[in-house]
Amino acid sequence: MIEVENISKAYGETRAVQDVSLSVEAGELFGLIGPDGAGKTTLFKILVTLLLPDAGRATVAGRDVVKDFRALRSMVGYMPGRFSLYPDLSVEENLHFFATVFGTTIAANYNLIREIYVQLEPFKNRRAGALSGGMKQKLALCCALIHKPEVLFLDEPTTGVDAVSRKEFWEMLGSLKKRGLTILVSTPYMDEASLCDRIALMQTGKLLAIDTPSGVEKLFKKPLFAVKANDTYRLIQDLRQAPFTITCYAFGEFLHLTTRDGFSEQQIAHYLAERQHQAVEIRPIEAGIEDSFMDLMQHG
Ligand SMILES: Nc1ncnc2c1ncn2[C@@H]1O[C@H](COP(=O)(O)OP(=O)(O)OP(=O)(O)O)[C@@H](O)[C@H]1O
Repeated sequence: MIEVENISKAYGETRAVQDVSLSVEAGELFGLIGPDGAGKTTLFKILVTLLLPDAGRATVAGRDVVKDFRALRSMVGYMPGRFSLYPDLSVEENLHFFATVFGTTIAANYNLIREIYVQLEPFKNRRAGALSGGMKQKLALCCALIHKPEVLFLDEPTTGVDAVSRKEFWEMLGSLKKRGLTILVSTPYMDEASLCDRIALMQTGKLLAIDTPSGVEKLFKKPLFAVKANDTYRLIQDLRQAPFTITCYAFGEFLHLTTRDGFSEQQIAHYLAERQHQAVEIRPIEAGIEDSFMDLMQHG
C-alpha cells in the first residue's frame, strides 16, 4: 500500500531524510518512531504530496507521490502535527470545511467518523480553539477521515495529549484498522510502539530498524538487569562507573543496566555492597521495546 524507495530530502545542510526505504502492507497499522528532528514530518509530507523528495521514489495506493499527486490527495487522509484545525471555526464548521474541500458532505461519510464524532457532538458549536487537547485531536482525526481516504497519515497525533486521551486515541486507531484502513502513524513515545503491527525506528534522517514490536525486542542481545536501591541517584552514578557497565538508564522505579558478557548478578551485588548501597535488588530481565530502541539509537 505504501512503497518508499531510497527517499532523501535535505534542507540546505540538514539531511532531514537519508535514503529511507520501507513498505507498508494494506490494512497495516505502521508506526514511525523517533525523537524530535528525526525526519518523521519530512517523510510524511513527502508521502502526502506536500513536499518533493530530492531523490528516490514512493508510491501510496499504487500512485506515485510526485507524478500522481493530484489523484493521491483525495486518497490519503493527513493529520499534521500542528495547525490542522481552524481555531475560529466551530467543531461542526471545521468538519464541514474539510468535507467541502474534498467535494463531499459530512452525511455521506458519517459512518466512518460516527464512533469518534459522537464524543464531539455535545460541543459541536464550540470554537475549535476552545477545545481541550484530546478533543482537538479527535476533531482533527474526523477531519482527516471525512473524505473516506484509503490511507491515513497521522503525524504525532498524541503529542501534548493527556494519558487517557492517548489511550482512547489508540483504541480509535484499532477500530479504524478493523475497517480496513491502512494507517501510518508517527510518535516520539516509545510505549506506543507496541500498539502497532510493525514499526520503523528513525533517528537523524535514517531508519535504524523495521520489524514487529516483538522482533524489535529480540534485536537486543546483551545481558540486561533491573536494579534498585534506596539511593537511586548514587546508584546510577556508581553503576555508570562500574567496569561491567555498558549503559545504565532509569526506567520507572528501577534502573536498567546493560553489562558486558560474563558478569553475574553476584558480581554486581558485590560491587554495590562495597559502595554501601542499601536495600539492593538485582534481577536479570528480558529487553522491552524501549531497551532495544535506546540501544539502537546509541549504537546504530
Ligand atoms: N523547512 C525547514 N527548513 C530547514 N530545516 C528544516 C525544515 N523542516 C525541518 N527541518 C529540519 O529537518 C530535520 C528533520 O525535521 P522533521 O520535522 O522532519 O523531524 P521530526 O522527526 O518530524 O521532528 P519534529 O517532532 O520536531 O517535527 C530537523 O533537523 C529540522 O530542524
